[in-house]
Amino acid sequence: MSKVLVSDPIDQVGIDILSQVASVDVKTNLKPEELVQIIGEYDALMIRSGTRVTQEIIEAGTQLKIIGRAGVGVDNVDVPAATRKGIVVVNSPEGNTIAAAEHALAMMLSMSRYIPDANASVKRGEWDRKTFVGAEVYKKTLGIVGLGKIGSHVAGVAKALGMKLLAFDPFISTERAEQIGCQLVDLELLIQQADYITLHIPKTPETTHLINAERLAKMKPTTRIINCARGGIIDEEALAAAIKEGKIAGAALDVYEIEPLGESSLKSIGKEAVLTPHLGASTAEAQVNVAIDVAEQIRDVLLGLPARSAVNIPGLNPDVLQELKPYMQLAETLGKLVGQLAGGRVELLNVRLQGELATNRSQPLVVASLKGLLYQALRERVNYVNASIEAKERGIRVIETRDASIKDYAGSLHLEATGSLGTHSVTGALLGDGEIRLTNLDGFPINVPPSQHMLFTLHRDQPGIIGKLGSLLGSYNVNIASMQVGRKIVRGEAVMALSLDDPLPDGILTETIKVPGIRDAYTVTL
Ligand SMILES: NC(=O)C1=CN([C@@H]2O[C@H](COP(=O)(O)OP(=O)(O)OC[C@H]3O[C@@H](n4cnc5c(N)ncnc54)[C@H](O)[C@@H]3O)[C@@H](O)[C@H]2O)C=CC1
Ligand SMILES: O=C(O)C(=O)COP(=O)(O)O
Repeated sequence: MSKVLVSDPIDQVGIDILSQVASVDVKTNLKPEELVQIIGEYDALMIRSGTRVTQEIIEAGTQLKIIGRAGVGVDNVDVPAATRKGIVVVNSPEGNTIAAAEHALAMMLSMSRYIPDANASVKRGEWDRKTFVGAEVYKKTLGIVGLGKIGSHVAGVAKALGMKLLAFDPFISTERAEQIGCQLVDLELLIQQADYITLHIPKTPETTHLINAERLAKMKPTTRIINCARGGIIDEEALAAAIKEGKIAGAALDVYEIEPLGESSLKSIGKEAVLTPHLGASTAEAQVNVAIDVAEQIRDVLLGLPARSAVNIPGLNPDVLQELKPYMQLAETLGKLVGQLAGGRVELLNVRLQGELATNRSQPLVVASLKGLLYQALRERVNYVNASIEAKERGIRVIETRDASIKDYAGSLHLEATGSLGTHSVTGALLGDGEIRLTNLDGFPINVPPSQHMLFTLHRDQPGIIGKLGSLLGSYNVNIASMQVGRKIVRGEAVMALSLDDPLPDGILTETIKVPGIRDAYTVTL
């Protein structure tokens, strides 16, 4: 039975789902060295933001197939390291959207009315109505940095509060921003004009310290800033200084450069700073959503099914996969075949998606072709997750082309591999019953079902060759299951494709090439 480690608190509903297919251990607050020590036993790891999944942990996770992040941000997971090892990383892209957006809005309003400090003063027994005179958000300008799922929901509610909306998001179109009711502007303008700035972007090298001393200095003294996205997008020291020096009016923060927040100048700011301990996703509803979302994906992957929202398998969503499933096997087979024909080191793989496969949705077929191509070198270590990265690291260039006009079959796939030993190509299609047919080899038309052991020859089309080759194979006790010659002109160059019942013994290729008329021969194991 598979084993799953849950290393952060998740809702019981998630544990129940995992328990359908695996034995589940819940061990929270593990130290990194403790996690490294035990991770080798587990097939899956389920986390929230509390566990840092470093390269060291991934290396130690020799059985790991999937890391499930019960939430959105995967910045605490070394995704490239997981990808290299073929480990799927999944998250819950939408499960906590509303919770995080509502938290940002709650932070904006409670910061504006000093609610946390006013509440604390009443509980201390005071009745101070002068200190806590706040500001209204009505008719103020809200600058939203990152107009994705959370940013868009914040926009909708803020509009209803009567706010004017500016947004900065280089990856969103002006039309989309307008639909949401936001004016798309550049970051510098947003920073100068906004009364409130709320961040809803991922933490990346580009967004680290996006809000720094220089940008804080350009804000209005009345500006208030909200960060419920990720710690480190704001330079915390610069922010604390800007509030203390009156350069801006306040900040409401849910996330920090280092969590839990330790010694920090943020803590010495008075009512102008509202600090929560990373509570954006902490609602009962969101925790149920993310636990179900991620536990189901872990369960599916452990059962050999695809994951719904893998962050490191682009385009491989289950609907598309269902549609392409029969062709994935074709692509993998052709990849294996052309890789072995090319021999040596492949430098370029040209994948042509033909007929009805000539659409963007067919992109996973390129990944499947690469998986087949790399199988020879990597065996079971290559999968859909790491095929592209492994190819890149080996310097294999991939060119993807589409030709909808080729209609010999409903859809067909043409692979051409160029390596140190030359260029070879193979085309394949599916018959009505879903059976694979090799339809072209190095430009010669054929019609052959692939089999585990195959022999291909390039020869001159002349009498006697087939007989001689048959005798040669017979002398090695190799049985021929099917044989076909493909030629363009009579007595010209031709290829022969043989499906064999038995593996070819060593040395037979040298013998094959000695047969008069045969120029070259290749063995392939599929
Ligand atoms: N405090 C909490 O507990 C929670 C925090 N989050 C965090 O909130 C953030 C946003 O999450 P979602 O809206 O779900 O993500 P999303 O992917 O839907 O939206 C992110 C948006 O940021 C934009 N973006 C990326 N780089 C940018 C840049 N350099 N400048 C401006 N815009 C940029 C993208 O185009 C995208 O529209 C994430 O960092 C996530 O980790 C999410 C849930 C809970
Ligand atoms: O989903 C996210 O990105 C979050 O930040 C939520 O974090 P959490 O699962 O509450 O540790």
